[in-house]
Amino acid sequence: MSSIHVFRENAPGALVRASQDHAEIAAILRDVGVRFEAWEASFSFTPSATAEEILAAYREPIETLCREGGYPSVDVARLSPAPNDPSSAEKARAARGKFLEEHTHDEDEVRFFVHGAGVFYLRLAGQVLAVRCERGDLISVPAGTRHWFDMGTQPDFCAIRFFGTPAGWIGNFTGDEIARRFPDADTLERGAPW
Ligand SMILES: CSCCC(=O)/C(O)=C/O
Ligand SMILES: [Fe+2]
Ligand code: NI
Repeated sequence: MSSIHVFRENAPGALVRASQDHAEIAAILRDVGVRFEAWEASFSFTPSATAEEILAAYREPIETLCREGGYPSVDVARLSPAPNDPSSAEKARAARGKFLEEHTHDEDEVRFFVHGAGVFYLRLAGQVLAVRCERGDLISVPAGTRHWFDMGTQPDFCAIRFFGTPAGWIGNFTGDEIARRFPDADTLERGAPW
């Protein structure tokens, strides 16, 4: 289930507000300039589906959003359990570690979750807003927003990413270790107290 947990930036243990109500989450995020919408994710995702198949399944909404937002490129970011791949745990750890580092982008971060879930932590207006995005969620975070992303210790998600340049994903890492101070995705899932 999609959710939001709001913390004060300088008080990681103290929860200011939390919700699992999609409209309420969207309203909280709208107040800080973040777009959050429920889109239809009808494609029956399987780990063997190729990126081309996933992009083809969502061709219409992708084209509409690319036209509206002027995005020249999209890609598919994904990770799912791979029991037959002995290196999958190490790959998951490395992928998780990269996105757990606080960073910004020079463009809006626009992501449409078509499978699974992951948590964006947005550092905005003196707060950290932890937004759990689930299948069907579209999120658009303004350019320059400090943030990190936690796919959890058992990553299982697939998101279509929209980019403002053909170069694709470019992150500017801040070097701030703030993510270490906040409850991670697994901890949020287990629920308070943390
Ligand atoms: C959920 S898409 C993969 C993560 C990503 O692209 C990003 O920039 C996280 O902050
Ligand atoms: Fe990012
Ligand atoms: Ni899955």
